[in-house]
Amino acid sequence: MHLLVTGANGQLGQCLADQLVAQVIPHTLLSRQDADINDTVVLERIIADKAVTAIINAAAYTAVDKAESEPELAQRVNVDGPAALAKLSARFDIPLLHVSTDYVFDGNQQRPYVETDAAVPVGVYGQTKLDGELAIQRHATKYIILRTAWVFGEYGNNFLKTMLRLGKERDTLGVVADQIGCPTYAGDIAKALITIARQLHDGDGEDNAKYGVYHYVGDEAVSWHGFAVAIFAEANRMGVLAKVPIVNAITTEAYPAPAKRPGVSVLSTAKITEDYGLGASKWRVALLCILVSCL
Ligand SMILES: NC(=O)C1=CN([C@@H]2O[C@H](COP(=O)(O)OP(=O)(O)OC[C@H]3O[C@@H](n4cnc5c(N)ncnc54)[C@H](OP(=O)(O)O)[C@@H]3O)[C@@H](O)[C@H]2O)C=CC1
Ligand SMILES: Cc1cn([C@H]2C[C@H](O)[C@@H](COP(=O)(O)OP(=O)(O)O[C@H]3O[C@@H](C)C(=O)[C@@H](O)[C@H]3O)O2)c(=O)[nH]c1=O
Repeated sequence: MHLLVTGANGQLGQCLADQLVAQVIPHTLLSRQDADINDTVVLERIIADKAVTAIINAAAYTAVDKAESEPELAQRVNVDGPAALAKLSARFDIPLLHVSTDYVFDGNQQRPYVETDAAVPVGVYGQTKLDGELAIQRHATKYIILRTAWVFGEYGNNFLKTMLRLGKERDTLGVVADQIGCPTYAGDIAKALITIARQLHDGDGEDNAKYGVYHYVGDEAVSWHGFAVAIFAEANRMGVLAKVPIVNAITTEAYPAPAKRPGVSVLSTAKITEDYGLGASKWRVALLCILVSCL
């Protein structure tokens, strides 16, 4: 087995790197500086030279608000790039494991979304991620599209780090309480992707029933306000923050932003548990571990 990871310098990419080293799995890490995911010629050479057995694509355009004013760039990274990787997956007959988002849904459903529910994005980022999924489905057969949500961890930019920064700067914060989702630890996503890659490899990748779209998120739904309250409570308990700010629950209208976001984007993880034996990310446990050891 030899795994090729794109987006290696991102929040998830760095967790993948840690896990691949910890599990002693042969791999090649590619940051954007090493190779753009649209650069088929370079990628083709690497796949052949290293005898790559699966690609994990952690590269993406993830600036949700900025995407509204940069749709072409978001399209290039989130649609054209995955399409190029899917063609390489087909040419070399190796699986492509790709990461997508809860933002492909409109968030108007009152029960957890399953993989077959209609995806109707409400913003440019979500639309490009959905178009990326469709491009992969068009060009590859051996693909895993792992939809996750509200990713946080020790690396990169995320809501946890934003809250800790704002908590130091301000006495009072307003955080939206009418958007509900499932926080997911980036390290757990990395482990899930590697578990899937291993199982596909050990099964020679011929078990077609195991390819397709999967949801993988945290085990408890909360609002962004609820997530912020949990972050500050734990940070204070762990001594990371000497004082906690007052966190007011506000509506989406009271926090104007360029991009519209889904209301309730809770995803069901039943399918990934059934097919791959993976339990949902225990986000409160992960939050505690990160605060204790990593920040
Ligand atoms: N963050 C979140 O809350 C969520 C993320 N996801 C999905 O998870 C995946 C990983 O996200 P996350 O790690 O948070 O994202 P990051 O933004 O932290 O990382 C993305 C990485 O992709 C790289 N990249 C951008 N464009 C290109 C390109 N053209 N070629 C090669 N590399 C490129 C970036 O490089 P550079 O560092 O140079 O900019 C960056 O290192 C994405 O598919 C995202 O859509 C899904 C749900 C929630
Ligand atoms: C900083 C801040 C944000 N908010 C709101 C804005 C927004 O509705 C919500 C989350 O803010 P963020 O901009 O950090 O999160 P956002 O970039 O929307 O997060 C999304 O990223 C992409 C990549 C995904 O795929 C999604 O799953 C999701 O994680 O919290 C407040 O209400 N108060 C605040 O002080």
